[in-house]
Amino acid sequence: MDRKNSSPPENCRFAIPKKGRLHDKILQMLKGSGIEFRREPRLDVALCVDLPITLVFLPASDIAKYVGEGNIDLGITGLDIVKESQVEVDHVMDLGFGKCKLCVQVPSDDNITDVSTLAGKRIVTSFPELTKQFFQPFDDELGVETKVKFVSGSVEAACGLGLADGIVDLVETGTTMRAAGLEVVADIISTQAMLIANTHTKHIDIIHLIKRRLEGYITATKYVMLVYNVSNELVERAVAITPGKRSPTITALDDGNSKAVSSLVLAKEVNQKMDALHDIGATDILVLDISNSRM
Ligand SMILES: Nc1ncnc2c1ncn2[C@@H]1O[C@H](COP(=O)(O)OP(=O)(O)OP(=O)(O)O)[C@@H](O)[C@H]1O
Ligand SMILES: O=P(O)(O)OC[C@H]1O[C@H](OP(=O)(O)OP(=O)(O)O)[C@H](O)[C@@H]1O
Repeated sequence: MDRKNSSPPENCRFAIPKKGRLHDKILQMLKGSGIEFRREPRLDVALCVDLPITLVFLPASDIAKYVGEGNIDLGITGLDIVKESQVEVDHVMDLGFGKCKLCVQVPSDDNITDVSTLAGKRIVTSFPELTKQFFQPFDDELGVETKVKFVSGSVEAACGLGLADGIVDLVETGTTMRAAGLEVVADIISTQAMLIANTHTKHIDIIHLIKRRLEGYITATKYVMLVYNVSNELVERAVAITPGKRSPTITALDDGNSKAVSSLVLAKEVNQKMDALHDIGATDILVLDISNSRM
């Protein structure tokens, strides 16, 4: 019988959040990095095309544990989950998205400014380990025991429902927190999505290949190529505006009086760079998107 979700045993197993905040961004990143796969409807295992990788779609909160215990070689999840899972994994690379903070939050009406006043009280969270670790020093000092209760979602509702005196939850824009009438009284950790690997994996080569591909994609999305012409006497000033990642490429034009310059520029700075080049007299300024890279 053809088992559609069977994975060749020699494949590197790579876990991806099956839904939630990180899911779409990761799929976009895999596509941009040329890590293509075929996923049958409703199956959580997919084989990659042209690469010995089996993708496994799992809840984000389970991925660090699977990677730490070696059932999975490689995974993408948040640093918050890695810390909460209390497993040892290799931090292969930060991915630059999924950025937020894990914070202690209290009802704004309670006017609490000192987080130690919550020690011994009731805290509801999806991060019980990190919460206990945070309150332990206060508990030890004050001789109390903070009562930490786990819920898997809708943490922000706990205070309003009378179940908690405070919560520990993620905050990015603060919209969820403010809508629930809460405010931050202390930060616990800053987090972002990261690529993690099992410390004893035998798939080091494929992990390095995935890392290079993701780095290439991330760089490509951060930078654009700025191309322009400038007269010989202005080249030095122009290059000071666009020094490039390493250095710009400068080619002589046939007219003998000017140069063509190509330089990598951070996408978020490109308009300011174009204005500055225009102001010194550069012409034919073009911005080219980069779809992928190896640096
Ligand atoms: N508002 C946010 N901004 C940025 N990153 C976030 C945000 N919320 C969560 N994350 C990151 O995404 C990870 C998964 O959170 P998410 O809320 O998507 O979990 P989930 O419970 O698996 O999904 P769902 O909420 O759909 O059930 C978090 O551990 C964190 O690293
Ligand atoms: O500060 P904000 O920008 O409002 O983001 C914070 C919210 O985002 C996450 O939940 P998510 O919306 O992913 O849903 P969940 O509560 O079901 O996990 C997190 O648990 C917070 O509730």
